[in-house]
Amino acid sequence: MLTGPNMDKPILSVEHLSMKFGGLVAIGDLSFQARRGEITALIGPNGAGKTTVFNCITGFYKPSEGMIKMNGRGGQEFLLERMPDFRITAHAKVARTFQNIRLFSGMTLLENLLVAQHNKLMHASGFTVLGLLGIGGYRKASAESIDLAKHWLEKIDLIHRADDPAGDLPYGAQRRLEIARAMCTDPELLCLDEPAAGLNPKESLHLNQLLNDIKENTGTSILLIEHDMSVVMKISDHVVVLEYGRKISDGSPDLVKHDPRVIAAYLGVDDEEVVDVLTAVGDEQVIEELDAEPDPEHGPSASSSMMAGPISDTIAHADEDEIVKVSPGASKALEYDEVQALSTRTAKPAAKPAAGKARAKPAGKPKGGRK
Ligand SMILES: Nc1ncnc2c1ncn2[C@@H]1O[C@H](COP(=O)(O)OP(=O)(O)OP(=O)(O)O)[C@@H](O)[C@H]1O
Repeated sequence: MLTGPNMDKPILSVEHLSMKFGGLVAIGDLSFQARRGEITALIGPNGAGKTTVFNCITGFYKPSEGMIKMNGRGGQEFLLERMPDFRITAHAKVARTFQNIRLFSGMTLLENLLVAQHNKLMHASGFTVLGLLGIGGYRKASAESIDLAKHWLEKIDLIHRADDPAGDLPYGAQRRLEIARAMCTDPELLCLDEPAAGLNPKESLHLNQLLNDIKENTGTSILLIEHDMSVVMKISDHVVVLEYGRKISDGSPDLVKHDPRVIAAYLGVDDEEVVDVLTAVGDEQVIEELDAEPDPEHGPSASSSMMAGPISDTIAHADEDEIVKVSPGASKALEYDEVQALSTRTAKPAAKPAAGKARAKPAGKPKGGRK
């Protein structure tokens, strides 16, 4: 059991985060927390803003507004939105993987895992040639790095291929190698962007085992973007759901799974079917569940985005007087709110809103909403 001054605090607090690309609000006033030692999943339909959140956390993007606070094990607080990406990795100890595999395909598996430990090795060398020749602590650090790399190769069942080029591995094995490479940096927070993408059911099962092993045995907390619900619902302790850059649900997998807002947003039903689906779901007590307070253990209770609530269609641009559109009213969660209001006014579900209700979807949103 790891101990330290910040162990009872959330490892990550995202507060009122917004990210705008010109006129597009990719993330709007998003707040949530990830607890230490847990697996937190960030889910939502395509284009919901999940990868943008990761890019803000890991310093690839500077957010337009908001705060991302990481509580280090040693008691330090890092404001990630103010740090350059290389410091986020080296000092705050945040590691990530990407949607697309980014291994050094011509290097061996072992070499890939040693490159990940480059910073540590350079430090041990004292940044001198004498250091690299083995004088001082370099030799010991080098041996330790090889041991750590082998340890992770064993964990991912690829030790027998240590000397093969990474590019020769099957896809699922490359995904595991990426996670092992991230773990070789000894992260406190591991951010995984769709680790199960392209995996078959057996490989997904191995991935679940690997992530549970990391959670149980390393003290590394995990933040996970994933579309594969067999992974999300089985291994996550906490799920945050985004739609059009806004949080629409936040809580345990079970709570989120039954949340009509999530059902509507995630199933990606056609606009004209949304009311029917939500009304049907709402008749079966799910509305009551939704009315219950969100899980207080996760996420700042004062956050305006704790539940989506009324979503305004416009937001003032930080720099100019320009007004930019926030996902022009295409939110299924918002439609749920409207249906709920309707059903409290009438004993029977009211007639379907006029056909004109269906709103324009933002460009790029696939009909059906899912990959
Ligand atoms: N660098 C950028 N410039 C302009 N728009 C961007 C940029 N990065 C992301 N976006 C836009 O922000 C929105 C959110 O994209 P993002 O990739 O974060 O979604 P996502 O939830 O990760 O989607 P997916 O599940 O398909 O990966 C999209 O509309 C996307 O086009």
